[in-house]
Amino acid sequence: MTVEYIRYRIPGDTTAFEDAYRRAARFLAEAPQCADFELSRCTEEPSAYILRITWTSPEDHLKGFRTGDLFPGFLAEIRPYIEAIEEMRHYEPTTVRGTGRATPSLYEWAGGAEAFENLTSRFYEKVLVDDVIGPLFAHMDPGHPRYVAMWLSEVFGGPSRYTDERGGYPHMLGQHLGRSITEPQRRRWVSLLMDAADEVGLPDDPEFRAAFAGYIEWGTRLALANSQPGATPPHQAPVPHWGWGVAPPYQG
Ligand code: HEM
Repeated sequence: MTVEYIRYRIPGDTTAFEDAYRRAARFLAEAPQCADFELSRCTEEPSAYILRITWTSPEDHLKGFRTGDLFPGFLAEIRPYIEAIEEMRHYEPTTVRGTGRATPSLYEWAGGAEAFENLTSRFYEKVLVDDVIGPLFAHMDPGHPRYVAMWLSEVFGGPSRYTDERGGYPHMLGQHLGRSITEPQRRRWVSLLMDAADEVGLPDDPEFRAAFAGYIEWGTRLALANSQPGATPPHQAPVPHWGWGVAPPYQG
């Protein structure tokens, strides 16, 4: 990925400029070389604008988009503003990136460590007496519910306790390898976890539950795949971090 920044200075009325970019945006939106884009206006100096476009690579931008079918339409819209460009360059993203605390994590929204401990404690009570998956867990480590709570807390944005205290992803993976989990067992695992979530009062708003269920669906499918004979999953990886996805927390 490469990020192109185009800085404009538009003296006087900027309405026509923004309208032109509203029309030009459709050509960017259709470009397979374009990951995303955004036009921002300077708060302190309203004649200054920055257009940010993330391209799949500089070559894809310069050789793909610029020589492709979409470029003439795009250029026709923005041509009157070429003279107003003050900078137009590609930048390589560095590893310095992250998110702030403006949006609560799923971990915070759920109620923190205690909420996940209550969840897994109720879940494994149900698991142990279940006819489909009970036998798989008959000899489980007594700390298992707590360890899975630590894993889930870390995945959903809580402290990295599973990584720091329990061996992280490699340990969790090792616990599933060779277990030959079946689809009916996976389904029952999901179903009992969702029942436990209701019983312990995990937030039931659509946004939280959609994100929660999304991870559980993904995680159980990976656990099943990794548990099959001959599976060769990566042995080293970070604990995944799961966010809100397309539906942010409703705080209205
Ligand atoms: C999102 C899905 C899943 C998560 C997050 C998860 C999490 C974990 C974790 C963290 C451990 C290791 C605990 C430790 O540190 O000792 C573990 C072990 C285990 N998991 Fe999973 N798991 C998932 C899905 C499944 C499924 C679908 C099954 C089977 C139906 C399963 C069966 C087991 C078993 C049998 C163990 C070993 C328990 C023991 O004997 O101590 N897991 N799981």
